[in-house]
Amino acid sequence: MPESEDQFATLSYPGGQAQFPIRAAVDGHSSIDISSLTKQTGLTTLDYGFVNTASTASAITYIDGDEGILRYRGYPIEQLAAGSTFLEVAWLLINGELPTADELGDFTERIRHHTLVHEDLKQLFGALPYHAHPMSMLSSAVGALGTYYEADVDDPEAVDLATIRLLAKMPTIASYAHKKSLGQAFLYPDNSLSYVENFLRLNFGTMAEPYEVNPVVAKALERLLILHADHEQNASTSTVRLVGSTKANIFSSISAGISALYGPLHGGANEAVLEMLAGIQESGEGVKKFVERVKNKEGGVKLMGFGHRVYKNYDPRAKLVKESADAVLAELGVHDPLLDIAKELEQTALEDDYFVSRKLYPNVDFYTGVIYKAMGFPPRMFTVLFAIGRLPGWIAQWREVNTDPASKIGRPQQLYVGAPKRDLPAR
Ligand SMILES: CC(=O)SCCNC(=O)CCNC(=O)[C@H](O)C(C)(C)COP(=O)(O)OP(=O)(O)OC[C@H]1O[C@@H](n2cnc3c(N)ncnc32)[C@H](O)[C@@H]1OP(=O)(O)O
Ligand SMILES: O=C([O-])CC(=O)C(=O)O
Repeated sequence: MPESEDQFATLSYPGGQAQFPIRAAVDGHSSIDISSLTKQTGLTTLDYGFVNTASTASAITYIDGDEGILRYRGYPIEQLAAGSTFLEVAWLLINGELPTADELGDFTERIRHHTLVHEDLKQLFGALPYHAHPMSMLSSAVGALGTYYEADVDDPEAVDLATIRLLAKMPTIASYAHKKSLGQAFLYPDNSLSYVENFLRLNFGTMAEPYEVNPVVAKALERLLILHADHEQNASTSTVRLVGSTKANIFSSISAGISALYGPLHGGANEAVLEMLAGIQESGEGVKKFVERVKNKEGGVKLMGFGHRVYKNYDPRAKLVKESADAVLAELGVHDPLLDIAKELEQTALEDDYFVSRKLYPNVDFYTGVIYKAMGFPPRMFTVLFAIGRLPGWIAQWREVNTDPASKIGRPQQLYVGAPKRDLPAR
């Protein structure tokens, strides 16, 4: 990351003045490097939710939230979504460059070779209740992978093998979570199929009948996985990096990332959007009335799938997902009134000063649920699909934190506002 020699930010504080170097990022953004702040001034910064804090320098993903730009390793998301496969994008994120044909072939073969999950690990699902949320099942089982495989953080070969195992086994484990909640038997992977096709068969195939992959569904899912593959320092990725910074193994770190993704303010929003749309449909209250309730913050109700910490313009992925929603539902011959409600909600919000003044636009997950539903996934699987998509990003970011010489254990400061020192009463 280039550093401008002569640019400093000066801070005036009660004890005097202090200077901090400004570090310039590619494409013009910059950060004040405050790593010497406490040493120089005795002060710390306070920034709830890290709204103004860059926790790291990273070479993986670039976002310009005001312009609605997203690039993986420099490549625009629109180009990757149009012309790449998910595994190609995974390689790109993890290794920094597009794979050659040989590299991609070898990567794909290695992943195919590791899709099976240890029979004993399957027993874990027997101990979980049918009603368990698939995201809880996923984080438990991915964490449990670390009990089967050595993954020495400082051994590049072990990390490489763990990377392959995670990419190969996550779809199998995700399908077990789905099958468990349906009360159906787990299937073995079919390695004659592509990554996405195999995943679809694991979810929708049965022991009784052969499964035919619908190419429309496979293509749409591949595209959605690419759109979710990385998003710089979001909550789950920051979690993966923080856990990784302690030198915890990659399985535990990714399991923690899955847990962070689960929440409805983050990856869980895709499930919450569908619930919201279905709620509007069932109640018959109408979009306008619902939007009024959101604006009045009635019971903390939010327009799920709207708003974003970094995009203050239309999320470039949401544009692509919206196009996909129309195309995929048409190709599948599905008419879903929930898509009409979603479009009406978007239109109403985009014409309303409440949302315009706060720069609230649809995010990546406003339209995904309608597509996943048309594919046949139940809402509780939506965030699991997000996790499969985000996996290459988490892996790339975990590897970056563990190879960047500037990395340190993540350990924020706090501003203590509790009781001053007091003595226990004499007893
Ligand atoms: C894949 C992802 O993780 S993308 C995000 C997925 N999450 C969602 O879709 C959940 C809905 N959205 C949200 O909750 C938020 O927009 C977040 C969590 C994404 C971002 O939160 P923040 O950056 O902290 O924004 P913040 O909460 O400060 O919002 C700013 C203002 O917009 C309002 N606002 C933000 N999002 C929404 C929303 N979805 N609906 C209604 N109002 C909203 C806030 O109430 C606040 O208003 P105020 O100034 O009157 O208090
Ligand atoms: O970046 C964020 O805050 C949320 C996220 O993961 C995404 O939008 O994909």
